[in-house]
Amino acid sequence: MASSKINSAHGNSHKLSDLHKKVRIVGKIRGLLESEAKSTDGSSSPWISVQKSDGELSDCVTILCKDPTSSSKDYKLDYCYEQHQDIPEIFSREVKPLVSRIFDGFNASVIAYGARGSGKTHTIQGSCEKPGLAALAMVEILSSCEETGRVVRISCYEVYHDRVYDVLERKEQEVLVWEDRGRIQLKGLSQVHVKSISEFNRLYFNEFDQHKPSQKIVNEIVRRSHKGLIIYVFSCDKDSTISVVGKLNFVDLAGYEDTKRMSIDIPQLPEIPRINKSLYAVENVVRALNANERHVPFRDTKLTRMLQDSIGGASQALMITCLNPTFCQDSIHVISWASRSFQAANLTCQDSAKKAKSSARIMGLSSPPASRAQSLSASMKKLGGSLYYSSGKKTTNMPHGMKERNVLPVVRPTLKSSQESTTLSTAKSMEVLTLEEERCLQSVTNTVEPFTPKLDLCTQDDVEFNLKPMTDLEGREMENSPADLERSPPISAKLREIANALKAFSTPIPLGIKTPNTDNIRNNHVCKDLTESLTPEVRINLRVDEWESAKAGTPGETFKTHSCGLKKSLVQEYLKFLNSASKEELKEIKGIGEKRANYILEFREESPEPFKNLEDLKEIGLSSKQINGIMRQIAGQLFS
Ligand SMILES: Nc1ncnc2c1ncn2[C@@H]1O[C@H](COP(=O)(O)OP(=O)(O)OP(=O)(O)O)[C@@H](O)[C@H]1O
Repeated sequence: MASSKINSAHGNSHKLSDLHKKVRIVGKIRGLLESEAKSTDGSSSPWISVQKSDGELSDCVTILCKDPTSSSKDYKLDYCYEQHQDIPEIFSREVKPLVSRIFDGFNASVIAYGARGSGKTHTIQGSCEKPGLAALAMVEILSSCEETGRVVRISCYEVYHDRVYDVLERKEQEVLVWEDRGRIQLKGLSQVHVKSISEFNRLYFNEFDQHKPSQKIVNEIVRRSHKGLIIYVFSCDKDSTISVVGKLNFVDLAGYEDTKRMSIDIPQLPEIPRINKSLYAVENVVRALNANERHVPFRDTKLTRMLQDSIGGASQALMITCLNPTFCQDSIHVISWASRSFQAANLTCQDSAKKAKSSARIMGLSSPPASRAQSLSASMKKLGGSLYYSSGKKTTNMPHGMKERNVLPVVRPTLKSSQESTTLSTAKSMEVLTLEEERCLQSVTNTVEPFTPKLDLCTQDDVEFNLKPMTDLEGREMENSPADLERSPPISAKLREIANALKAFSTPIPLGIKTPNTDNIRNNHVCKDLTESLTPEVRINLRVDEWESAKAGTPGETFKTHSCGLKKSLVQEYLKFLNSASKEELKEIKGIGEKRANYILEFREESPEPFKNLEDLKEIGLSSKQINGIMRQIAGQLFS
C-alpha cells in the first residue's frame, strides 16, 4: 500500500489512502488502574501488545492478544494508542483534523466502542481535571469561533432501549429522529448556546454525571446507555440568517458484554441484549461504509439513523476501540470486529485500485491522467452511461460507473433556499470532497475510474431489502434481530414456483437419465411461465458431463456434483426469471421494488438477456452479500 503521506493543516500526517476511508479505526489501551497495577506482575509480558512494523510511519499496526484459553491472535487496525499515550495526543493526531473539517462544512463523528470498563468515557468525556476528546475539541472550536464570530451550540442525548432522550432538558418525551430529504432532524432535542469552556463543562459534566458516578463500583447497577454530544457550529450572515456550518458528534457507546459468559452472581441487566444489538448495528454500518457497500443499514437502530449524516456521505468518522490492559475476553471480541472493519476498508481500497487499473487496461487508455477522466466520461455518455468492453460485454467492475442511473438516489449538490441550511453545508462538502478525492484517487491509483461520492438515501426499495438480519462476528444471525421481527412473508409465489420447478427437476437425477423427461416435468410443473425453461443448458451439462463423471466417483463426490448442478440450475432459473419477468412479477421478489424493477426493464431494453451470471446483479445495485442472501433464501424455500 502506498506509504506516501500528506500533511494536514495541523501538521498531522495522514496516508492518502485514509482519505477514502469513511471510518478510521484506531485502538486505545487504557492505562492501568491502581488495583490492576498492584495485582500485575511486572515481570510477565502484557496480554495485549502493539507492533508497528515501520515505527510511527506504519500504514497499520498489529495488536497481539494472548488468550490464556487459546492461542495468541493478532489483529490489524489503522493505529493503536498504548497505555502511555494519553488523550491530548489522540486529540491532536486524530480529532483535530476532524475539527478543522467542521469549519469547511463537513460533519464528523468520534465514536468510542469497547468492553465494559475499557476507558470509553475517560476517552470521550474525561473529567474537568483530565478533559476527554469532546472537551478538547470544544476548546479548539470555541477559540476558532471567537475569531470568526461563529456560534456554537451543543445537544446532549442518551439512547436507552433504542429510544433517544434529551439530557440537557430532561423530559419524559423521547426525541424523534426524522429524515427529511437526506437531512437528519432530531425533533425535541434541545440545543444550548455555549460561549465558554466553563459553561460547556457545567452542562456536559453535570448532566452526564447524574447517570455516571465518577467513582465506579464493580458490578454496579447503573442505567447503561449510549451517550452522545453534538457540537454544532453556526454561521450568521449579514441578514442575521443562521445556518449550520458543520457538526461534530461524540458518542460514548455502552460497553459490550457477552451475556453468555456472564457469571450467575452478576445481576444481568435487561438492557444488555438490546445494547449488544445496537452495538452490532453500529458495527454493521461501519463495516458497510468501509467496504463501500451500496446499502448501509443506517435504519437498523435510532442511533445509527441519528449518525447517518455524520458518518455517511461526505462525513468522516473516527472509531476508537477501547481495550482493557488486563485480560478481557470481551475486548477480544471488540478488537476482532474492529479489525474486520479495518480490513474491509483496506480490501476496498486495494480492490478499487485493481479494478481501476484493469478498466484502464481494457479501455486501452494511454492518455495522461488529467485527460483520462474526461475521455472516460465522454465514452460513458456516448454509451448511454454504461462502460463497455470493445467486445460489447458490459463491465461488472464499475462501482461508480452506474452513476448515470443509480438505483439508490444520489444526493447531488443543490443550493436551494436558505431554509435548507444543513443541506447547503452537505452539498458544499460534497463538492469539495469530489474534487479532493478525485485528485487523490488519480494520484494514488493513477486510474481512470470516475469517482462519485454519494450519500445513499434509503428508499422504500432499500427498506424492503434491508430486512437482512444482523450478524454477529461469526456471521451468525442474531437472535431476535429486527430483521427477524420484520421478516417479510414467505418468498413470493413466483419464486416458490421456481423452487417447485427445481424440485421437479431434481427428481430424475438419481435415475441417471441423460435427457430430461419433459413430460414428467411438465406434469409436476406449476409455473406456466417456466414451461419454456424446462431443459436449461445447465441441466444437460449436469446429465452428460457432471453426472457421468460423478457416477464414477465416491458417493460423496457424486453428491457434491449433484448439489453443484442443482445450485447452477437454481441460479440459471433465477436469472432467466429476471431476464423475462414482467414488472409486477419482479416486484414480488424481495429486494426488488419499483425502482429496481424499472431499472431491470430498462436494462433489458438494451440487451435482451442482460443477466447472464450472478455478478451481473451488481448492476442493479445489489452487493455480493445481498446476492448471496437472495440465493440462500431461494434455496431455503426448497425445503420449507
Ligand atoms: N487512560 C486511563 N488511565 C487511567 N485510568 C483510566 C484510563 N481510562 C480509564 N480509566 C479509568 O478506568 C475506569 C473505567 O473507565 P471508563 O469509565 O472510562 O470505562 P468505560 O469503558 O466507559 O466503562 P463502561 O462501559 O462501564 O461505561 C475509570 O475508573 C477510569 O477513571
